[in-house]
Amino acid sequence: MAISELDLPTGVVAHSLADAAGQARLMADDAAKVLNYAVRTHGVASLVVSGGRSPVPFFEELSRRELDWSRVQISLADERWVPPSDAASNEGLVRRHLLQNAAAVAQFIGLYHPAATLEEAAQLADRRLAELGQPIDVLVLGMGDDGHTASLFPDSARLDHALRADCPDRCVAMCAPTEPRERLSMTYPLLASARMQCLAIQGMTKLETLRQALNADALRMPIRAFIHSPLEIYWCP
Ligand SMILES: O=C(O)[C@H](O)[C@@H](O)[C@H](O)[C@H](O)COP(=O)(O)O
Repeated sequence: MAISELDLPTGVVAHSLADAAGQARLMADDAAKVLNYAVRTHGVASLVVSGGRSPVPFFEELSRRELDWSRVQISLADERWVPPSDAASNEGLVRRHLLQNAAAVAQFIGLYHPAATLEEAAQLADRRLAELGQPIDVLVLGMGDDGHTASLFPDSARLDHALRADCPDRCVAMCAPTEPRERLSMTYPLLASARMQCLAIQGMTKLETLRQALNADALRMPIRAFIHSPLEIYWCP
């Protein structure tokens, strides 16, 4: 199956790349263009990225693009509720691979906050996100094989709240089915307001997950909530 065979909604654009390096290069080019335009027209730009394993080549490529990074705010679509020094931390991943080279001077707005409870940490993150330029200029989502995106997992408690178009929260506490279970996730209104919305996926398994998501309910496959214009999907084998 090829991504071009999927019956995607109008306004959803699919890019098929030869490999992860090609996917990273094209995404970095496209994201840098939008960030540069935002800086030149609004004086600031906001970039929200996802964690996991596959974004690293993209982070490395984007970190080398020349633009006024001192005007760019970078945040996370979701975070594991672990300190940045923890190997599972998305903040640690971004600090190692994206906040380097030209992008080293970008402003980072993390979701992780030490707190007595996950709920309290989510409230602190929600408050901190008031500083993030909105609408987000560039959003990059990933997707799990189960159709989760950010830390919006199928059938999870409060998923319906987080996916509400009028959800009053920017960030909520979520529980993942795999360790680290305690998560913080941006909610649908904040994520879906982005001017440029990207989904980066790799491999045939995720292509099949995407195909299934087209006919699924968002509560069963949360990525479905984001498959609408103006989504740009970047896929490689
Ligand atoms: O914190 C996380 O793990 C991510 O935000 C998560 O939503 C990720 O994007 C998907 O799980 C895909 O991860 P991979 O790209 O590593 O497959």
